[in-house]
Amino acid sequence: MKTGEERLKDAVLEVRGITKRFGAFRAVDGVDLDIAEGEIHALIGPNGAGKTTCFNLLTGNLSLTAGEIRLRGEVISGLPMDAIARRGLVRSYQISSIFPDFTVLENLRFALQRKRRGNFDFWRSERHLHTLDGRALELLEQLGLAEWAGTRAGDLPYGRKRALEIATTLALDPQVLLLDEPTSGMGREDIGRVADLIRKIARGRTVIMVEHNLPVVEGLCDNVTVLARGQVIARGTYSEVSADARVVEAYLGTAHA
Ligand SMILES: Nc1ncnc2c1ncn2[C@@H]1O[C@H](COP(=O)(O)OP(=O)(O)OP(=O)(O)O)[C@@H](O)[C@H]1O
Repeated sequence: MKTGEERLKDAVLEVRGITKRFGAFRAVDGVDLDIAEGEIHALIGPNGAGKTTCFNLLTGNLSLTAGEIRLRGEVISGLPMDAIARRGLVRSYQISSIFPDFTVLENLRFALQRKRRGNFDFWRSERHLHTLDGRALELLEQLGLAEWAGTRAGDLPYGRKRALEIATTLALDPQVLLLDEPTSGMGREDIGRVADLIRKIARGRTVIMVEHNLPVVEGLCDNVTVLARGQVIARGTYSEVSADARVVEAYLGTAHA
C-alpha cells in the first residue's frame, strides 16, 4: 500500500468534501476529486449540476462552506485567488479580460509582464515590455496565432479570441490550468482547432476543463468526473462514465440529452 507521501506525489490536486451552500441550497455537496499530474480531466454534468461553482471553489473565487483543497499536498483552500494562482493553479481568462484596442502581441506582453511583476504595472515600463517579445512570439507561434500578432485583439474572429485567452493564461505558466467551456459558442472548425490546442498545451501540465461538448471530452480527456445536483455521480474514463446508468439518467432528464 502507498504511504500518504507517495500518494501525494501522484495527485497534483486533492479535493475532499468540498461544499458550497447558498442559503439552504447546496450547489456543491461533498465533492471529492483526485487529479493526477499531467492528466486532462473533464468535469461534466447537466445544467445546474455545480460545475462552475466547483471551479469557483478551486480557484478561490468563492469561499468553501466545508471541505479542503490541496495542491501538491499543500492546503490552498481559504487562500485568496491571487495566492492560489501564484502557486500554479490558474483559470483561463474570459474574453473580457483581453484588451480589445491592443494588438495580439501587446496583449501577450501584458500577460507576461503580469507574470513577472505580479500586476499590470506596464504603463511606466514600455521599454521593458519589448524584452518580453521573444517569449510572447514563441507562445503565439505555439498557439497558431503568429500571423495575427499585429491584429487588434478586438478584430479577431471568435475562435482566435479564445486561443488568445488561453495564450494569456499560459503566459502565467500554470501547473494546473482550468478551462471553462473552452469550445462554447464555436463552429466545428474552431472546435477542432481549440481541441488540438488543448492537447498541445496539456503536455507538461495538468488541465481540468468544464465542457458541454461530449465528443470533445471523449477525444481529449483521460478522466471524467460527472456531477449532478452538486454531487459526484460517476468518475472514470469517458467510456466508463458514458455507460453508467446514473449518468444516462441524469442527462436524459435535461436539455443536454
Ligand atoms: N450565487 C449563487 N446564489 C444562489 N444560487 C447559485 C449561485 N451560483 C450558483 N447557484 C446555483 O447553484 C447551482 C449550480 O450552479 P452552477 O452554475 O455551478 O452549475 P453548472 O453545472 O455550472 O451549470 P451550467 O452547465 O448551466 O453552467 C444552480 O442551481 C445555480 O442556480
